[in-house]
Amino acid sequence: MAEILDGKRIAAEIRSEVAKDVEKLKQDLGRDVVPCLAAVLVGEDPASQVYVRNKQRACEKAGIEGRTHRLPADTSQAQLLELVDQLNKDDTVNGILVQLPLPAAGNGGAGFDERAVLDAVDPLKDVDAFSPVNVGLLMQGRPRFLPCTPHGIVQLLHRCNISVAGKHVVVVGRSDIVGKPMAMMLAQRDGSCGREVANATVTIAHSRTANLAEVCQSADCLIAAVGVPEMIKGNMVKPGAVVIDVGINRVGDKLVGDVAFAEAAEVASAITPVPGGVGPLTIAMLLHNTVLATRLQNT
Ligand SMILES: NC(=O)C1=CN([C@@H]2O[C@H](COP(=O)(O)OP(=O)(O)OC[C@H]3O[C@@H](n4cnc5c(N)ncnc54)[C@H](OP(=O)(O)O)[C@@H]3O)[C@@H](O)[C@H]2O)C=CC1
Ligand SMILES: Nc1nc(=O)c2c([nH]1)NC[C@@H]1CN(c3ccc(C(=O)N[C@@H](CCC(=O)O)C(=O)O)cc3)C=[N+]21
Repeated sequence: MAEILDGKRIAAEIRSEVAKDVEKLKQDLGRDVVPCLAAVLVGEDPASQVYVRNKQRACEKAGIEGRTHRLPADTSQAQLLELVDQLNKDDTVNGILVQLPLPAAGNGGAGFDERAVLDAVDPLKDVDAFSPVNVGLLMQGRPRFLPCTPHGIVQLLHRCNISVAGKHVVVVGRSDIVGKPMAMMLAQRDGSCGREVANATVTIAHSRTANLAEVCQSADCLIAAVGVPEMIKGNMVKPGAVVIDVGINRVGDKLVGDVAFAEAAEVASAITPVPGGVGPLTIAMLLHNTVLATRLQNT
């Protein structure tokens, strides 16, 4: 039976470090700054709603002001860009996060040009690390902000003493938010993308990968960021592998991951649960980035 990697506990540890960072920032600046994070939620994506709710609570506990701008699904591209512009100009806002996915066309709205919205966010307030300059800096191994979910996973591996150096990591999923940056970060030469977690041999798998099961079976560390409930079965996991489940899927009134947990836990050496795994770490790293952004904007 696999060790359950307790993301919730590690996230609490990081959040208390972030709360101390806020105090340190106040001392360094010699005034009473309160870092402020503005989240923009358009429509009603279920994973985003979970995120917004938990994020708000975590902000309060860490001494960060959390604001949420909720817009209806039929908001126009121009209205959304106008709000982003307003937040860019607002000196009291340090971090901006536009929740993805934006609603698709058809739900009463005309759909969005997601890239254009993300490009509009001031790179110094881009706590998701989605803007081209932040993605570029990450690619070059000199990151400004690290993307929250992959950074959370790096912290989890580090704090659980799991090394991926020289190991085969398979990342299933190639999104800009999780899969792509995750793969890059673990393949780095040194620990520039967060602690000593680096030097992995990385494979990126996706919906066009032939023999997905076989590819997964070759992974010493399998990271699933797919968005399909429980699609990674026990027989796709190599005995003794470390399994990281990023998926947040609402099935009925339950949250389930992308990994069939019970089956996978039979074969893996360690596995993250859903809930209580990667999700809480994403939030902890978001708070970390918000404090970092506040520091960057004030020095
Ligand atoms: N825990 C957390 O903090 C976070 C959780 N999430 C969750 O993680 C999941 C993934 O999110 P995100 O990366 O944004 O998702 P996307 O939908 O942007 O990307 C999904 C990826 O999975 C691939 N994929 C889809 N179906 C299959 C399949 N049957 N076999 C192999 N690959 C497949 C897609 O391939 P292709 O490119 O070919 O289409 C794509 O690359 C979601 O459940 C989301 O809610 C997301 C962010 C943070
Ligand atoms: N721009 C952007 N950045 C994101 O990082 C982003 C996003 N958009 N859109 C949605 C996804 C999803 N996501 C989650 C983060 C934490 C939990 C989380 O707190 N999960 C708890 C849930 C506990 C519960 O409430 O039951 C857990 O897994 O234990 C969930 C989902 C971030 N995302």
